[in-house]
Amino acid sequence: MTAPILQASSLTKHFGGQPVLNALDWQVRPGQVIGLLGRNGAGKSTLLECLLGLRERDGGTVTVFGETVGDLSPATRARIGYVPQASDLFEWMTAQQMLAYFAALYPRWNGARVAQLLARWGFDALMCGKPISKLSGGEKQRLSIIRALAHDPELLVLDEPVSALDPVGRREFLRELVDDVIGRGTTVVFSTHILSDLERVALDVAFLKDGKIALQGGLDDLLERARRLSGPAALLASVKVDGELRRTSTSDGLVHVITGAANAGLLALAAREPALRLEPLSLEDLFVEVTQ
Ligand SMILES: Nc1ncnc2c1ncn2[C@@H]1O[C@H](COP(=O)(O)OP(=O)(O)OP(=O)(O)O)[C@@H](O)[C@H]1O
Repeated sequence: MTAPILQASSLTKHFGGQPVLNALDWQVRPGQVIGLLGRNGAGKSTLLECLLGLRERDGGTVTVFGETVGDLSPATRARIGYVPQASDLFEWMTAQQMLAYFAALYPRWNGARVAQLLARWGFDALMCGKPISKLSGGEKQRLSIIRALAHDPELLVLDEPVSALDPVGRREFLRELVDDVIGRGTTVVFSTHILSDLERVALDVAFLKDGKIALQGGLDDLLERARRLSGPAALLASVKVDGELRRTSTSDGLVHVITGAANAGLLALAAREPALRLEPLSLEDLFVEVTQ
């Protein structure tokens, strides 16, 4: 198996007394396209920042392209593209000046690609000549994405990259991501709350919950195997369900079991017992069930 591009072992982060990442283990392999999901405040931004060495961790190890994060060589840094959740653009510069500044820093800066993206995303001469502070939130987000794609990164980390974009902008960005970035074999990790976007782009999904990756897998595979099993408590109390993620009881005497790994045995049980109901889950259902 190929070596992971990103590897976190026992990654721990607290803010004050509040644990956010709790001995988290995670690996991202070359070519994976992973959507990172979690409730507000689950720690997605913190995780992405710790993985890139942008935030100090309290414990554990992180390696990127085999190097310890925090001590990355310039050559390894040049292989990474990052779009943060909050704009970190040089607001006092114009778009043109900022892109020229970064072009000088990256040996693999792809000027033709930048010109193409600027044109496609509505950055005409007037807009390129405006101070970035005068751009709208969505325009800044587009510029941030262009900057992250400009040096043809091998690893692209995106923290809610489309949150400020209108539906047209989102669609264009996703097309760029699918056709070009992913098509070239780039490894992509992106957090999002827009599940429909994730379904269009991601091949894998990872759910962050209680400071750990609670569930990860191929999107199609997870949806194929995720089920809600419901039935009378008397029947389900003693049933052990493989891949059980959550079990709840309701006041009307029913038990609901969520599994991420429904197998032939479970399907046979549900077929045998008329009192049991086995339902597939949408990605939204799975999100709610896993992250509650
Ligand atoms: N600099 C900080 N100081 C103190 N607490 C922080 C800091 N940054 C984040 N936190 C806290 O850490 C937790 C995780 O925050 P984080 O931004 O990583 O979550 P998130 O999953 O990205 O959330 P969202 O989906 O809302 O963007 C939150 O409870 C947040 O309040």
